[in-house]
Amino acid sequence: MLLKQLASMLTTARVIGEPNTECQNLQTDSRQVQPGDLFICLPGHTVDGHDYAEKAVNAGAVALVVERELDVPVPQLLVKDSRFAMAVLADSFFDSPSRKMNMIGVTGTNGKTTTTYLIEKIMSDFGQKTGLIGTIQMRYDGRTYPMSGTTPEALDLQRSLNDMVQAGTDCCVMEVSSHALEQGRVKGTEFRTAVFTNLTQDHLDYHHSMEEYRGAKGLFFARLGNGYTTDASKRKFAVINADDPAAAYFISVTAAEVITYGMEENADVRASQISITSQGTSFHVDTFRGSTDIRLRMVGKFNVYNAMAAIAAALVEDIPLEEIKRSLETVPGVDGRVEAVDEGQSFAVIVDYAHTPDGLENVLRTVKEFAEGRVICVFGCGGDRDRTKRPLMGKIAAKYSDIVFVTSDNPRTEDPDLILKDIEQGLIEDAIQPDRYTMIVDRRQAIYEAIEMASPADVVLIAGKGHETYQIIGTTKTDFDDRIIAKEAIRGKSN
Ligand SMILES: CC(=O)N[C@H]1[C@@H](OP(=O)(O)OP(=O)(O)OC[C@H]2O[C@@H](n3ccc(=O)[nH]c3=O)[C@H](O)[C@@H]2O)O[C@H](CO)[C@@H](O)[C@@H]1O[C@H](C)C(=O)N[C@@H](C)C(=O)N[C@H](CCC(=O)O)C(=O)O
Ligand SMILES: Nc1ncnc2c1ncn2[C@@H]1O[C@H](COP(=O)(O)OP(=O)(O)OP(=O)(O)O)[C@@H](O)[C@H]1O
Ligand SMILES: N[C@H](CCC[C@H](N)C(=O)O)C(=O)O
Ligand SMILES: [Mg+2]
Repeated sequence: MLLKQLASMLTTARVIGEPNTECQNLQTDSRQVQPGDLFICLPGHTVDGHDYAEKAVNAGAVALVVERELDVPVPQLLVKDSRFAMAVLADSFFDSPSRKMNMIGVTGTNGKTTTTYLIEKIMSDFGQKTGLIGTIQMRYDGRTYPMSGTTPEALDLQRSLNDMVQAGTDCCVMEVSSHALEQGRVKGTEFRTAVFTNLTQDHLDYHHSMEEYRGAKGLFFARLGNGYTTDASKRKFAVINADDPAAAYFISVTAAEVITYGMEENADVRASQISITSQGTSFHVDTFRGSTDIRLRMVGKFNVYNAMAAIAAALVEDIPLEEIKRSLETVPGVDGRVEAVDEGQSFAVIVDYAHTPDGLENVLRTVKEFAEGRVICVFGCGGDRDRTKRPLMGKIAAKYSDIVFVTSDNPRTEDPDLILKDIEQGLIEDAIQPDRYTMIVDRRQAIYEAIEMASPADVVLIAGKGHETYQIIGTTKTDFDDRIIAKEAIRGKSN
């Protein structure tokens, strides 16, 4: 594409140099630049992409997108906001791929990955070629790709959406994080349905206050657009958890048709008669398209919420409720979410991804419902992330567990001992007896000790890292999988 064609997408942008420069690809990372690329200089949180312009040019970049004119020997497109420009140019360069698929996005503090998996299953069982983007992976057309975060940067996202379109994908279900909304990573992505799971505390390091955090998520619903159409395939839907206190806010900011789900309110999709065992969860559901009973193979009341969100998102696609039921009942579970580790031992070991106060509380309450013996909880909190959630998670662990092992999650560049101490504040505030908790920085050792002390009928819950197959200490990422370590510990157990 010619630089001038890209420039024409931005009314106030100015080309400095040759407008007929052919740009073969777009790139935001100097380390990835190939000859012929247009390099977009992004002012980041840690470094400024403008400082890498020279490197990009040396690597073969033929033009730059900049917020200030640079002294480089290639044409520049001067813009006011290069993040915004990136979203516009990426959408244009890849010919608006999101408009060629049915886009379903899921936002919320917890349950995004789970809900996207459920929607993906229903849509593909219904015969739609469905793609998925989120924390665990991206997958479409029978292939899977690793992810480094939850929601890709605008340029990577548009490139991936275009690849999905080329592979004949009809529908894309993706997680939309609050970071992504705040940074404009999904600007230009045209969603048909936006799903809200819940809003509880997390990421206050980044969003500073719950209002700001809620505001970031609200952008998703506000950006669904402001128009209505007689073409049913182009209608927009906001699927909202009516039991969450933030529901009214999200409903107030969207112009889309609202579909509510919940247990307590008079919702469009309403679950009742919930029954939870260690094997699964069953419930009755009344919807605007009939009623049925559903037996999930996944454990936990929170999964009834995730299932209701998926039911609502599928019903607006005119998928019959009985087909939705059939799909949901065959989902075995999601990687690292309440995943049982079974080596034939006499006690239960569960690996879960709960890494927020609400997530931990939900999973511990669930475990308590079916635990016949003690609940032994192993968990930690990530470094370089929200510090204020640490004591809250400590309090919750103490409240719902008999024994707590406080350990490292991904300490990143923080001192692991200090992270454990932040968590301990919450434990000691409620005067927990000292023999009910142990602090062990080494996560492997903590898992081994928890499993070593387990008696028949106890439940060992290992929370926080779920599907992760690594641990980040400092800036080094090493292999680490709670499920593998738990298995080794069970096999090595002395009694
Ligand atoms: C705070 C945050 O979101 N940061 C993201 C952001 O980083 P940044 O703006 O600081 O970028 P930077 O590293 O300063 O670099 C600025 C620019 O210089 C470029 N650069 C940099 C170095 C170089 O040698 N050459 C070069 O060109 C970079 O490519 C970039 O374009 O842009 C980077 C590139 O896209 C992301 O990798 C990075 O995610 C960091 C690693 C991160 O940890 N993000 C987390 C907090 C996050 O976004 N999480 C959410 C999930 C949350 C949830 O599940 O609820 C997610 O959606 O993943
Ligand atoms: N609807 C829910 N409400 C509260 N907690 C939930 C819900 N669904 C799942 N959880 C808990 O949160 C953990 C993470 O779930 P999931 O991975 O689906 O959430 P997520 O929103 O994708 O997380 P992330 O922000 O890391 O992408 C689960 O392991 C479970 O303990
Ligand atoms: N998406 C979440 C994942 C947290 C997972 C936990 N294991 C950690 O590393 O803190 C985040 O970026 O905050
Ligand atoms: Mg996720």
